Amino acid sequence: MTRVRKKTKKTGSILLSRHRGLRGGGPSVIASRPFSNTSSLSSKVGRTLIRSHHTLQKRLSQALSKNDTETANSIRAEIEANGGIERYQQASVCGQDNQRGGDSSKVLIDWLRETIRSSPNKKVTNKKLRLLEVGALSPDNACSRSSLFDVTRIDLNSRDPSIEAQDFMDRPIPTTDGERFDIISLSLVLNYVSLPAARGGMLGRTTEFLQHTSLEGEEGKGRESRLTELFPSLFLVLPAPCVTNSRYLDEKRLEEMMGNLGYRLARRKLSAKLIYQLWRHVGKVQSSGRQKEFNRKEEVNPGRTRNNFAILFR
Ligand SMILES: C[S@@+](CC[C@H](N)C(=O)[O-])C[C@H]1O[C@@H](n2cnc3c(N)ncnc32)[C@H](O)[C@@H]1O
Repeated sequence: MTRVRKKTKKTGSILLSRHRGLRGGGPSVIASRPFSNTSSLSSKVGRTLIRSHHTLQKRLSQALSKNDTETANSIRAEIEANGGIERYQQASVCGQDNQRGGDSSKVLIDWLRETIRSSPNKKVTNKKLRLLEVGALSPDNACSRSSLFDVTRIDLNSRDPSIEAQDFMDRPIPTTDGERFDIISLSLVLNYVSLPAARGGMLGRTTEFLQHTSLEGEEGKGRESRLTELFPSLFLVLPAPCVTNSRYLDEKRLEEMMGNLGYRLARRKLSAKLIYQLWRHVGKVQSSGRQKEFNRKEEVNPGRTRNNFAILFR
């Protein structure tokens, strides 16, 4: 039985960003503030701004899905009045400050370094790992600083010349291995997507961009470290409540959905605010016949204080 509830935020409700715990805070809170040019925002202002931006994006997606142009235009104007995506990104960058949760890509680097350390053969790979960072805020996070990766960065709004302004959903599907990647990073991006079916679409699309050829080539076979067992893969980071406190999603259901796409969970870490997961893609799966289970919301976690984060596949 699926309970339909009005959207009132309660304790434990989800704030779809790396921050959580703030109540209320509609768009007008931000609109009434003069924008500062400084690069830092107080964490309270940042949280409010991020939350407000997500709410407006959700209302915009809903208006667009109903072809309600008038409402969509007025919501777009409200988003711009709040500082638009630039201001949202500025708040997200501030959220990456170590004091406020840190750069999520450090977790990925830690996992890889640990895997190399524990391998009998410490050799990494013959070539750099090709990483597609979707939703890149800056070119100097831990992955970018690491010598392991050759990074391609995209974002809806580029904040640096090394970040291509591109919607991942519009990125052409690769036709050659040269256009594919060993790993894709979707860190705090899936929760930016407002509609559950669009989230499923984004996850499904990642599989088209992964390359399955050996990282070592024939001559390197048998000499590689255990690192190669982790690729090709998807590094997925979500606000923890998306899976720990959602009415429609928990880790088990996410694992089933990802399994249906050919992903197997290779690493996982849960912090107070975020859940980090590394999903290894083992290849396209034959239809498991489970698609139907994932095209509608199913209550897996009933309770009055849950949030409504969901992922659907259609
Ligand atoms: C909260 S920020 C997260 C940034 C960073 N990855 C992190 O972990 O802190 C989300 C970013 O994802 C970007 N984004 C959302 N949907 C996207 C899409 N379809 N294609 C490319 N970038 C997207 C937004 O523009 C925004 O800069």
